[in-house]
Parts: sequence; C-alpha cells; structure tokens
Amino acid sequence: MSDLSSLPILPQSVVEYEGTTYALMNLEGERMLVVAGQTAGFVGTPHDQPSALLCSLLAENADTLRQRLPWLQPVTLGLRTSAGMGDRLGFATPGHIQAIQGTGVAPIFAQQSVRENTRTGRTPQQVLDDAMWGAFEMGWREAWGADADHLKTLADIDPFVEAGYTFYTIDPGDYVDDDADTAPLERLREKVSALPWDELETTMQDTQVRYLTTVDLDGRPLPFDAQALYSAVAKYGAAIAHTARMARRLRELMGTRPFELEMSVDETGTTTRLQEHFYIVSELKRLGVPLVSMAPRFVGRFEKGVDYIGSLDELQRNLAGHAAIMRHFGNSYKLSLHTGSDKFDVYPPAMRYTQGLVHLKTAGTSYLEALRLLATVETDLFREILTFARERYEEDRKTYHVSASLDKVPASDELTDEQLPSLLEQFDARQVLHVTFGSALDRFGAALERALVRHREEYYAFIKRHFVRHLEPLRLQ
Ligand SMILES: O=C(O)[C@@H](O)[C@@H](O)[C@H](O)C(=O)CO
Repeated sequence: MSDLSSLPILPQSVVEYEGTTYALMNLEGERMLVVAGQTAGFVGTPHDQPSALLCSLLAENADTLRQRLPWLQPVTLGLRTSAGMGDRLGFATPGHIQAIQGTGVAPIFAQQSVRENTRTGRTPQQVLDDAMWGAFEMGWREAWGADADHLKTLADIDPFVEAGYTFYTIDPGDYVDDDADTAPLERLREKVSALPWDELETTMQDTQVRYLTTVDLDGRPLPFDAQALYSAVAKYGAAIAHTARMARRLRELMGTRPFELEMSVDETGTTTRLQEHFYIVSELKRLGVPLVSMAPRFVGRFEKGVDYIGSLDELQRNLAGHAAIMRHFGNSYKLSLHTGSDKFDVYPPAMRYTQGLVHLKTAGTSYLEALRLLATVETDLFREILTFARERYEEDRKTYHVSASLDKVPASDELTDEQLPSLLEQFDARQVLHVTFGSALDRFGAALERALVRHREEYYAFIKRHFVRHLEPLRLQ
C-alpha cells in the first residue's frame, strides 16, 4: 500500500485494491482523486513524493475508477426496503451515507427525473458520477442503485442506459385518462374501444372474463362490476400499453444487463382506486413487464417538501388496501412513495401494512437542506435566492403538486438573519423554495456550489440530521 499520508487525504476514502492505492484528496473543500500504482486509464498530473497521479473528478476518471472498483457500479436492489435520495446539486451523497449506514435500508444514491435534469442542466451521467464520487469519498462498499426517474417517452431512456442506470421509473401519466374517473358507462365504452388493444395483446371481451368478478383479498372483497372495470380500463389501458412499450425498449437497450422497473402514476389528476391498482399490476404481469415497485396516486395530498395532507385514518385504510393487493400478487413488488420526503406520518403505516415492501423516493428535500445551510452561514446568498424564488414561484409551480401561498412567505427584508433558518420549517416557504430550484440554480448555481465547497462537512451534517428522521421509520425491525 502506498503511503499517501503526506497528502491531505480523506482517510475514509482510501482503498488498496489489486496492488493500486486510490483515495480522495481534500483541497479546501475541492476534491481530487489520487491514484498510486496502476494509473493507466486515468487522466491527471504526476506527483512525486509520494509517486502518484492527481486527477480531477472528470467523467473519464469516474468511468475508469468504477471499472477498477466494482462496488462503485450501481446494482439492482430487488425487494429490499429502499430509499431514493435524489441530489439536485451533486454534493449530498456523503451526508446520505452518514444517515443510511447501519440502517439496513438499501440506497439509491443517483436519482434525478428527466424534469430535474432539464431544470438543472445536469446529464444522467453527471448525476451518477456525482453519486459515485460521494460513495467513494465515504468508503461505501455496499449495494446502491441508480434511478432513471419519471421517464415519459422512449427517447428519455437511452441516455440513462448509456450512463449505467439500474432502476427505471416509467411515468405513463400522459396516457392516463383522468376523465374516465367519473364518466358514465356509455362514455367509458367509447373510450375503451379506442384503446391500443393490439399493444395490450388482448381484447375487452377477454378482459371482462378476467376481471368481472370479486377478488378475495385476505377475506376483503374487491368487487369489479362493469362500471369499475370499464373505468379502470379506460383510465389506465393506454398507460399500461405505454409502460409495456417502454419496457420493451429498455430490454432491447439493456441486453443481458440486469435492471428493475417501477411504474409511477403518482402525479395523475385522480386517485388510483384499489381496483385500478389490481388491474394495472395484473396487466403488467400478464404483459411480462418486470415490476419491482409501483407508485399509485394515494388518497389525500402528497405535496412537495411537506408532510401528508389529508385524513390519516383514510390514508391508513388506503395503504392497507394497496398492501392487500400486493399480497395477492405474492408480495412480488414494492409500494413506492413518491414525493416521499417529509411524510413522517406516512412511513410507519406504509411499513406496517406492506411488511417493509416500501421504496421511499425523495429529492428536493436535499436541496432544501442546502438552502437551510445558506440561511445559517451564507445569509446574503440565501436572501437573494429567497427573493428570486418568490418572483419565480407562480411560474415554476405549474409542473408540481404544491399549494403554498406566496403571501405567506415573508420577503427577505422582513426577516432578521436569525429568523432566516425558520423559513425552512414553514410550509409555504418550503414549497416556494422547493419548486423554484431550477430557476434558482440557473441564476445562483455557481455561487451555491462555491458555498457548498466551503461548507461541505456542515452540509453533510444537515443532510444526515434530516435523513435520519426519514430512515429511522424504515429500519428493518
Ligand atoms: O422533483 C422531481 O422531478 C422528482 O425528483 C420527484 O418527482 C421524485 O420522483 C419524487 O417523487 C421525490 O420527490
């Protein structure tokens, strides 16, 4: 093992593997890779005493490193209780690791939606590389995943496959017909007749044979009368066909490489009825779609950055019903909680009813912790972001489920420095800051990144404290 102790090495990052020593060096917050031994394939500057190559965290160095150290490649996680910790800035993974290590919860460190990448300007490869560098920095050697989130079109898939993602969240929301939720039977028949039955590889007649019955869910009857069935088929039939289409494309691109697939309809305009959950999963299985998790639209409101909104009794009944359907299908997939951050009332019943078959999906909450840090140690920058967020909110909110009122978010000049951090505890301010991330990063991204470099360890501590609250309820008992 090469002695790198004369360099400002991060001790937890040091790896001796197959005769070469690898480590991350800390240069006033900036990171560099140090390789001592076999340096072929790395791009960097030779260093003497000790003899090593000093490498920037370039894409080619990330690729070479994960070829050398296989545990830095994302893998499928199967039915383990899991948590997706989206990171819009590329700095949060070490904090995520500090929170998740020892919990038994399987992490997805790389997770960004197409929507997020469009807003931040990052590529799927950059997101995965940032997560990998964070895992390397912390000496993480356990399994971790990479989620290509909210894929809507066939064209969305390719760059994530090229980058090496292992978890693919198919979002066929654009094909869900929410009007079917309340349409009369005659209108539903018309809608059903227009579905792509060739892609569904069946007919409505055969569909009626399969589903016009009452399903027994552990003694709990789930009735499918004509109205319920026609509504489910009209509402989700095209979405199921699109999911199967996306799965076929994914299988073509992935070849023999393993992957897992989630179907997410959490952002549609209407709640996913239990009959509809049953119909969706049954049809996806019939079509051979390899489902590892499913994200229905639950009762109540799952809004960004805040706890559940609605009747907890109704939610518990709803979760119990979804879990009964999962048991009917042999507990062969997980229930995915999108917009899952800060939903502290949801985790215990979700874990209880599904017996741990939960995937928790978070993202913007790590961005909010960065803003909490700024509100504490870089107040001028935070004030600029707050002012800009208040200007952008009405536009940026259009593609997210939020209900914050701008008039409840104080202007910067109404607050003392000491009051600024409390905004990150206030419902409306959290949502206004959350959904304006793209606009804010466009204008302040470089300044925010410099601040995070200056305050990395503090940021990790903010992330750890926040995610321990999320992960404790998911710990395997
Ligand atoms: O903000 C986004 O686009 C995504 O990170 C989220 O919608 C994600 O799918 C999620 O549900 C976690 O908040």
